[in-house]
Amino acid sequence: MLAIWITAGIGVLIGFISFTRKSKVEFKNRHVLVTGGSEGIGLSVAIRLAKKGANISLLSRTDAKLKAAAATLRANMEESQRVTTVACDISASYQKVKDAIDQACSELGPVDALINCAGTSVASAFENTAVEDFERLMRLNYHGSVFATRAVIDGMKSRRSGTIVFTSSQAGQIGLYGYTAYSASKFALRGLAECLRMEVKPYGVNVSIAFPPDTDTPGYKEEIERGVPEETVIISKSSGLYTSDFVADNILKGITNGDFFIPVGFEGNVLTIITAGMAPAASVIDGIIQIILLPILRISAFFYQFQFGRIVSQCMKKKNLGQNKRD
Ligand SMILES: NC(=O)C1=CN([C@@H]2O[C@H](COP(=O)(O)OP(=O)(O)OC[C@H]3O[C@@H](n4cnc5c(N)ncnc54)[C@H](OP(=O)(O)O)[C@@H]3O)[C@@H](O)[C@H]2O)C=CC1
Ligand SMILES: CCCCCCCCCCCCCCCC(=O)[C@@H](N)CO
Repeated sequence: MLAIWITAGIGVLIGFISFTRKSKVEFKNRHVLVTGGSEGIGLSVAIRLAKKGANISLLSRTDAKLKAAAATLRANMEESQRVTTVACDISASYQKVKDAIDQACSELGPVDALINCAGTSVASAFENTAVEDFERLMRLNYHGSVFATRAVIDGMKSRRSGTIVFTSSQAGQIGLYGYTAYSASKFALRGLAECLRMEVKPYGVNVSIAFPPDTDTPGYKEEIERGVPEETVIISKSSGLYTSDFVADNILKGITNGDFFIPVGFEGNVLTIITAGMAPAASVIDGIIQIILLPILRISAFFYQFQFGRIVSQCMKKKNLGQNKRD
């Protein structure tokens, strides 16, 4: 008798889960436009989409990098698939971005999926960050994504299908030492993504936002070369360094499932639960996991906060000591 009840229970659960599961998004023969697709995370995502049969356009500033990336994509796709590149600074102006996207569309047709990946970072304490950098990062990381999205959204809504992906960061989920300018631009993307999702969901357009941890890319290497505060280095180590391939695998899985949040790695999943707010869960199971884990994770967050505070205090003491020696 018990066995029958258990089997029936499992049956109902599986039925419920498959009922609530969304259908997979297809990229075969679709036009996918990747901003910042010439290297790093953007290129890794583009390669995966090429392997899925998509036609791909890449938008970034440097022609030489675009040409090299296009050759890499061709090596990863069938003869019939197409690649095009348009050189454009996506932070320049809406009109310039729109013209560039229109050019890509004239070759590959309307954009079915837009991957907003172009972005940059600055890691330095607030008082050491040039005020111009606050504007520059907002202009590229936030407005750049607004411009590109604005250029494709009407078409997607009228066709009742499409995918828009924003690339935030774990530093767009929590604020950390050294990221006053960067985090603000990445938090802004989350606000944008949440609002846009609610607006376009009834039109069949999926919105996703990815939160990568430190990822080994040309951009990351440049950040390290420019110099990152010791506090930022130590705190960021808590979530590790990943490859752009790993990050891109997660992004591909997320957009194929039509998930809103795309976390990366263990800490990434934890951060996504703890910062879920009013955002939708990927599935019923996901929602249940969030409800159960939230209180426990909130407690561990206090420990992390305490630990991060200690790191900052210790670094301050070290700096003061150094200063006294020089005096
Ligand atoms: N790497 C990391 O640790 C993390 C990165 N991220 C985010 O992921 C995204 C990709 O990062 P990552 O792969 O490291 O970046 P990279 O610096 O390695 O690559 C950036 C890409 O964006 C393009 N790009 C830069 N500026 C512009 C611009 N003004 N207009 C158009 N294209 C531009 C670059 O080409 P070109 O220079 O020729 O224009 C390049 O194709 C960014 O938004 C970043 O903030 C998030 C979390 C962690
Ligand atoms: C219960 C709570 C668990 C908390 C775990 C905390 C982990 C915090 C680490 C955050 C690392 C941020 C990396 C940003 C990378 C980035 O965007 C730049 N590299 C861009 O260049």
